[in-house]
Amino acid sequence: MAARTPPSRVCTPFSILHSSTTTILSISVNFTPLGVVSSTSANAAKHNIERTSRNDSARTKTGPLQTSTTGRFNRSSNVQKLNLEISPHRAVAAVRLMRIELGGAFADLLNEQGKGSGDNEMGYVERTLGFRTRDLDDRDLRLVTEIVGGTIRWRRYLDHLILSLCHDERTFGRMEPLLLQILRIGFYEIVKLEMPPYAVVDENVKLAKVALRPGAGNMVNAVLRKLVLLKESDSLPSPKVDGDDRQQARALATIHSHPVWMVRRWTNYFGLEETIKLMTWNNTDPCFSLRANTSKGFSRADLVTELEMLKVPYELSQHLDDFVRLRTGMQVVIQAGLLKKGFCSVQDESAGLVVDVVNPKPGETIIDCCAAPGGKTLFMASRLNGQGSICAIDVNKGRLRILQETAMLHEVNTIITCIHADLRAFSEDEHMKADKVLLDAPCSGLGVLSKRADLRWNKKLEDIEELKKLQDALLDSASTLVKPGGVLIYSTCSIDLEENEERVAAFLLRHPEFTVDRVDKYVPSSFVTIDGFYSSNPVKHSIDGAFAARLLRLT
Ligand SMILES: C[S@@+](CC[C@H](N)C(=O)[O-])C[C@H]1O[C@@H](n2cnc3c(N)ncnc32)[C@H](O)[C@@H]1O
Repeated sequence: MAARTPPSRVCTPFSILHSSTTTILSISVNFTPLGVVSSTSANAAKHNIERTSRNDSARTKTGPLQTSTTGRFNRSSNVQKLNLEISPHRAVAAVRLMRIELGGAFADLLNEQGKGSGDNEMGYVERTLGFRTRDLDDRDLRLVTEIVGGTIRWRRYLDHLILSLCHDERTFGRMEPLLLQILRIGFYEIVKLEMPPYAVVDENVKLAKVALRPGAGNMVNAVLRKLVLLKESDSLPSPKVDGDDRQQARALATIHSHPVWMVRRWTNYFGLEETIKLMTWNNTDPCFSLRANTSKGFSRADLVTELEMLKVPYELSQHLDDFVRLRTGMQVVIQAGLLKKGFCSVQDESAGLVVDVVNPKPGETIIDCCAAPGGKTLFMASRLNGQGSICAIDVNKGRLRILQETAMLHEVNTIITCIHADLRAFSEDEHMKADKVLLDAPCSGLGVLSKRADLRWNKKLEDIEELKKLQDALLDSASTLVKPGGVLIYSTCSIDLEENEERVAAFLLRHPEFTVDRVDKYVPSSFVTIDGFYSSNPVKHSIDGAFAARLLRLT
């Protein structure tokens, strides 16, 4: 590759270690005693705050916690007490749910920061609720992760139940944000976790009384007790799936807790049965896969030895030599420091298979057009075995810094050059040509909803139209960087035909100099579509959904 001076090379160190394409980014929200300021997911936060604020203005403002019309919560005094009666995981979960819904923080299902994050979480509780509880132990941390993930996933269904048990819609609509979160936690614990119901009632009543006021505790008590009676008599309210398509979709969306537009889109594409299976997958606890970092001399056999020492159950990946799959025990792996030491990365097999589609070979030049935070870049680099080069481009400087830090940790930094740029401008200015160009495009993420608990609520149908335009523009730009005889690989972590097959078809119409190179040689046949593309599907393969096409440049 003949490179000119790139727009901006990232070299500042970054403090957070990240090592995965499937990582759910850690929460990075700044809390001050005066409220919540999100530094992530600005649009989602704006959307959530605006939506919430319409209800907030009418909500009661008593007790230690107050919510302003902007959706921020303010402390009226600076009391800092230790309360040993409140269960720590519930207080932390309630505050984290508020931060996710009102502040636009991400749901971190991995809790990659491990043990140390408990102190931060308690700090948030103290600043938000005005008291601390006892410190979180490992079990509490696991419960927080489980309750937060589950409560977010099941939000639509839980709200349906809560609404059914409230006096009327106004009571529900006017509920304070913290009270609503406490109820959702209690409902989730009783209905989905099947925890001992009366203990759940007592604990959540205590939390509501201390964090809000006695009346809030009474309300939680009344509603949760009604729920327990309905559950015990097997008569939880459930919407009927009947009427026209739209009414059926609404009922299914409530029962399986997804947005209505997703249910309608999927039933059109995949049929009813597949859609229900897909929603069921999205609502189950995610499996995580680990990739042994061979570039650091750490093999899968070494990883297996470590897992056995840690007593973490695993399965060897059937598709990828360096991967193992974990159903449980991810927190143990994180706390043992295997990720921080760079021995392995969290990477879903669906993403690993995209790298198989690229098929990087030592000596090749590769441009990774949308590279950050670098899951695929690092795996490709390990395949190059120290020979060849990867130019990693991304428009997001923070994520690119994570890539650069992790590349150093994984000892593949010598063959990776990070370039901070918008691909569209970069391809106009640069005359670089590579053997292989990977465009892992920004997409809806509809294939990874089991791992991204909050994503389903943050995406709108209109987003897909915008994404399609961006994907087309990025494909056009990426295509200019491919040598004649070279390959352009287009990939997404979406299962949406319009983001996948349709984008490729539209590209080929605009670019007759490219043709489809079938992926049969690179991935097992069960992943190859009739058109010769790679497609993983959660229902069929029990891994995340992803897509990739190889496009050969003829001239
Ligand atoms: C799906 S993520 C890439 C994940 C990455 N390939 C990995 O495996 O870790 C898409 C990336 O595209 C980047 N992106 C979005 N628009 C871009 C643009 N116009 N130019 C360059 N990068 C862009 C985003 O910042 C984001 O990091």
